Amino acid sequence: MKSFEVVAAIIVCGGRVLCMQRGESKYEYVSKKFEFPGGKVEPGERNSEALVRELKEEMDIDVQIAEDDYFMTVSHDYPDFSITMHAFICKVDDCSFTMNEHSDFRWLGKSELMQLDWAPADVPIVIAIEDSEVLDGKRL
Ligand SMILES: Nc1nc2c([nH]c(=O)n2[C@H]2C[C@H](O)[C@@H](COP(=O)(O)OP(=O)(O)OP(=O)(O)O)O2)c(=O)[nH]1
Repeated sequence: MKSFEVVAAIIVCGGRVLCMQRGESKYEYVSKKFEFPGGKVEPGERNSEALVRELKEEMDIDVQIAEDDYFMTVSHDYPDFSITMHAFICKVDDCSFTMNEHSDFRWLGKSELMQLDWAPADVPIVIAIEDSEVLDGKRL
């Protein structure tokens, strides 16, 4: 089975998290599901570099991601492929972006995240965000 390394950003702005909705996909288990923006790591890229590239491509934002912003890794087997997904926290002051590749988005507080229909691989990340203090703090 094919296996991909994927990076994803938990973008936090004003104490809320950016949840992006995928468009239709040939795989029904990820089609129209909510996810964190990001994508596949290309050969030779560091995870943080891949995420900076993906956020520029998908959302037209320039962010700084350090290996220190690492949050957690989830491995998930889908019926046709498997992914190992590394999630990073990305706190931004400017909440604006362009939606280049997704079909919709939501900014949600941590207690609201589970209301969405997430890609199955993301559920452990959403649970960890709910339990973490990453959204707390007075500035962001
Ligand atoms: N980006 C992202 N992908 C996720 C998440 N959860 C999840 O299961 N996935 C899956 C969906 C995709 O099959 C895979 C990532 O591929 P992608 O389609 O976003 O990556 P990419 O932009 O590099 O895609 P491509 O060039 O191959 O089309 O991981 C998530 O939170 N973010």
